[in-house]
Amino acid sequence: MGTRPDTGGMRRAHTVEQVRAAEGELMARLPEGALMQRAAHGLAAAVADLLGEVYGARVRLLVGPGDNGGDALWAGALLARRGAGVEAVLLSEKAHAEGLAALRAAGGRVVDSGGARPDVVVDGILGIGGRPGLRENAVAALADVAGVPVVAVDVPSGVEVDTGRVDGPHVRAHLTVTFGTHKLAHLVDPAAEACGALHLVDIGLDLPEAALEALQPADAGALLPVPGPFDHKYTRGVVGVRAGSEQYPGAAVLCTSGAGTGLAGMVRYVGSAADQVRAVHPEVVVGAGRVQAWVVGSGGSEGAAEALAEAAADGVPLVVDADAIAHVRSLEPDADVLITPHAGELAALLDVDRAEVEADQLGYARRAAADLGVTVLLKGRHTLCAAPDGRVRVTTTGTPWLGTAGAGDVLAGLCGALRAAGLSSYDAGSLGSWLHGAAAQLASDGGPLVAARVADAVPPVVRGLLRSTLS
Ligand SMILES: NC(=O)C1=CN([C@@H]2O[C@H](COP(=O)(O)OP(=O)(O)OC[C@H]3O[C@@H](n4cnc5c(N)ncnc54)[C@H](OP(=O)(O)O)[C@@H]3O)[C@@H](O)[C@H]2O)[C@@H](O)CC1
Ligand SMILES: [K+]
Repeated sequence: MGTRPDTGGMRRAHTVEQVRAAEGELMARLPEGALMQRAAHGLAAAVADLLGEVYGARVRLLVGPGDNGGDALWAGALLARRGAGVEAVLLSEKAHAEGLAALRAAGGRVVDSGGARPDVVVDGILGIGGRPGLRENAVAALADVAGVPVVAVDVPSGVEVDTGRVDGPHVRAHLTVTFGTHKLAHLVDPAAEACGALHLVDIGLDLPEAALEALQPADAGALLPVPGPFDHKYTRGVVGVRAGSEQYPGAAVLCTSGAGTGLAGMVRYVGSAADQVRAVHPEVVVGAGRVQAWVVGSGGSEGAAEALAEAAADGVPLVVDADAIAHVRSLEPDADVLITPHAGELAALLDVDRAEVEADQLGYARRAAADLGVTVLLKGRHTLCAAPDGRVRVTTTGTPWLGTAGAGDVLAGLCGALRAAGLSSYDAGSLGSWLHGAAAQLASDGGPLVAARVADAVPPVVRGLLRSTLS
């Protein structure tokens, strides 16, 4: 019990319905109000950590009508007892009665919005019972404290909890303190970006299979393909790359860089950029031949359709990138396919606006995977990997510096190598994206980077994972 940091095992997110069911079961076995007390203690501890010094600190609670406001009020009472000056702004006609009484008994006050600038704001406006958007008085109360760090209770108020959509005004938090498990909005953009840092308070829920999961280092390490003593290049898997064009030979070089980070036994290249590829990667074998997976499309221009058809003729798993994505419907329905679109490419494939896909990343990734019968790696700040059977993983490694030309070519090659090494499309896409993000963080070290350096950083990331897995 108590709080625990967001490290260790797989990070899991559950739907509101799953959380409510688990909470209901647990509440039936506990004294009334016990779960809220657990939540409030975890919340107060996280606010205290953020403040550093609680005594004398000014805390502003923004309180909505439900139990989310109740958490804020009870945590406010705990902070007031430790000497903080706690003020509550009540934004609805009703507020959690016991929480309000506890705050008053601890010396906290109810105030109108405005007044002196607090040191921290606690957003207890809406939690998992909230509908998207905020009422005008909530927007005004937030405007009064613009620039003050906000700790969101459970979720930043106003976001859509089960989808990660933000369709109206919402809180932008410095820190979100959540209870029992993560909700989808904590991991799926654009809502995830509004959460700031995440802190999970364990309240003892017994939860079913997650609706969404995020690999952590131990999970990534466990998925890595590691050669055994009798493996050789063919048993480790050969990845074929059909990428690049007269116009974009560099994409072929970068895609083979991603494929050739050592996770598969051999890389084969077919295409117009063979000389450039060989010059940079002398170990790459040029020419058609047997492979365990093909990567097709990076920088492929108008030749991408033909390259896809040739690769598909081998009947091996395919990683379909960039210009080839538009032709994925031409493949046999039972083909084993991972597509790696960004929002614009997925929008074009589904004939919708890019902005629609960006607003509902989880919805479109899931729908595309189910409708097309392929695994979809929808690239973004938090890349999503959606399988046709409904499973979804989200990648939380990465850095904004990764938004650089050619990074997608490296990623496609990396996923292809993992696919050739025997991982499923779902594991190859989610692990490939995780490694790509972690490699970018290592290569960037807080500064700019180019795509080739991301590929260079994959082996040290893998080495680090293996060392920590073995130790
Ligand atoms: N369950 C548990 O065991 C535990 C739960 N915990 C905590 O409880 C939270 C969930 O509490 P909750 O269910 O009371 O819902 P919550 O989000 O506070 O508000 C719902 C109210 O808001 C209203 N409303 C909705 N949308 C609105 C809008 N846009 N603008 C304005 N109003 C709006 C809505 O009105 P109505 O739908 O009736 O019109 C209703 O009155 C959860 O997130 C966690 O913090 C923890 O203590 C751990 C144990
Ligand atoms: K909230």
